[in-house]
Amino acid sequence: MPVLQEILVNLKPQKIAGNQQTEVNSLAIDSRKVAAGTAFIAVRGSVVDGHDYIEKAIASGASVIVCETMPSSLSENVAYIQVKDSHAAAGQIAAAFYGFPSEKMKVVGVTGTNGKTTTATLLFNLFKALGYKCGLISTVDNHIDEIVETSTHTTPDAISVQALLRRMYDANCAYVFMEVSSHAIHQHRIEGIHFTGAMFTNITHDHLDYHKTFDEYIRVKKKFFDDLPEDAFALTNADDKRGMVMLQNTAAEKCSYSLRIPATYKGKVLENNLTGLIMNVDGQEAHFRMIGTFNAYNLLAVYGAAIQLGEDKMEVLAKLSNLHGAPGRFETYMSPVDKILGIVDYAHTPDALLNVLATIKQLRGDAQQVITVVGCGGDRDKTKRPVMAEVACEHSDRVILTSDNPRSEDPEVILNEMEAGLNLTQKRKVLRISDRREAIKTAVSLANAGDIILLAGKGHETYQEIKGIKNHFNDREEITKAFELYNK
Ligand SMILES: CC(=O)N[C@H]1[C@@H](OP(=O)(O)OP(=O)(O)OC[C@H]2O[C@@H](n3ccc(=O)[nH]c3=O)[C@H](O)[C@@H]2O)O[C@H](CO)[C@@H](O)[C@@H]1O[C@H](C)C(=O)N[C@@H](C)C(=O)N[C@H](CCC(=O)O)C(=O)O
Ligand SMILES: Nc1ncnc2c1ncn2[C@@H]1O[C@H](COP(=O)(O)OP(=O)(O)OP(=O)(O)O)[C@@H](O)[C@H]1O
Repeated sequence: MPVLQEILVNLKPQKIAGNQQTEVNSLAIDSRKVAAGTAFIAVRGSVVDGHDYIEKAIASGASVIVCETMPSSLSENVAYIQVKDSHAAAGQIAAAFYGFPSEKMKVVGVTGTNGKTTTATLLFNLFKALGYKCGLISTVDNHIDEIVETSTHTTPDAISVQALLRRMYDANCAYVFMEVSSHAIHQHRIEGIHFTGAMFTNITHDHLDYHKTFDEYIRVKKKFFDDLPEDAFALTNADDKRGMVMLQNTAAEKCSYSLRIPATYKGKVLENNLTGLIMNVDGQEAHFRMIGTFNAYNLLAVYGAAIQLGEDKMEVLAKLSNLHGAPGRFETYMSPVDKILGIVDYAHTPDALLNVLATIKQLRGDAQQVITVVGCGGDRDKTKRPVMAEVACEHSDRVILTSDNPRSEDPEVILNEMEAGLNLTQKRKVLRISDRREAIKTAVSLANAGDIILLAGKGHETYQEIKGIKNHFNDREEITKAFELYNK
């Protein structure tokens, strides 16, 4: 176990009190996770102030306290480190405690409002297909080579992320692909990570509940690029209005991708339909299984990053052509007999639902009707309920309103609130079936050959939470079973 002095190497503390040779057994930013020999880092949060839990941490055995304000009385046998910003200190201390794992692998971070999970997952699957051991840190799950663990955050806190990186290094991973959320940049969760590459997908109005203004949201995203080292690459989407802004102050190698204007990595969509994409990538025609213009961007971003990382162009395109996106993101299932296309997508906000339905609209034939099965989560933002129903009705031929995760709420009350957003014409398109399994079966029974069924909201999830109880449920399994049941 390291001693305190060793984990302070990259830190400039304002004050140190106590023995710097104190052994540190573990790190915690949560007093409830403190055990004997833990260094407790007190951070000021959005709800409470970690400084108020210093005494509790000491009572649980903390031997080191890292804080922004020294307590008025200091305990014997405890070392105190005063820092300017304990969020940032957490990253630096954790990096040192875990032996600077990011410096021993190539870590690529992906930020942007949309496409982070898809891009990071595609990179992970591509590099695995190219023969490397890899790690993935994403909203859906974290992969430590072959070990898969469910995620709690898009980007975990500074201590958890360094612990994960260390496990990836111990598992001999050469590459780590990770999502970098704006919350993580703002809260310094990525402090202490040495990035080999940073990617920007796009930015639209989102997360303003947290960042307050769009300008602040942009500023936070840009900080990720501003802080990159010279030996990294910064790859941006040149077609996004803010794409080039991200590169303005970076010391890293600047590169870009575009489907429209000159860029380091240039793509052109030649064909885009419900069976896949054909693109010209850097002068080479390539076929992909993934669907939709947004995936053309994701594929091009991944291609660019792979070339920056020194991979061979033809090999990258060959491997990419066979890959699917991230679990539950525009996942397609074709019925064997009637060729009904089932699409499972995680879209659980009005914006995301609109995105998916707009893509379907762009790619569908005139004769194909679109049936959307959608619900809204309980115990969460109620204002989106009527809007989700309205978006579904405006862009589908039939809509089945059903349950998502009602959690502690009455499913019928949620459906009432969704339906309240609809006018009479829209209501004529709608069926209400709160049992999601029945709703999916009904959608399949109503579909004619060649139609499209969108199952929105749950994506990769494998459970449904009703009245506080989580039962196994998976849209992907349900659509497949329903196709079989009706022999479609
Ligand atoms: C709004 C937000 O981001 N909150 C994050 C923040 O919590 P917080 O500031 O509210 O913490 P707090 O409850 O005030 O507590 C302050 C400190 O006191 C400590 N404490 C608290 C109680 C106690 O008894 N003892 C104790 O030591 C806490 O551990 C914490 O260190 O710091 C926590 C520790 O890192 C995070 O777990 C927590 O994420 C919450 C759960 C969350 O839901 N975050 C979401 C919004 C988020 O981060 N999302 C992004 C993705 C966004 C997207 O793209 O969709 C993500 O990266 O996951
Ligand atoms: N490059 C893109 N541009 C715009 N929309 C996209 C892009 N990639 C994916 N999408 C849409 O956004 C949805 C979410 O994609 P993805 O999960 O990859 O994004 P994300 O940034 O990780 O978001 P989240 O953290 O909410 O999962 C997809 O199902 C798709 O509808």
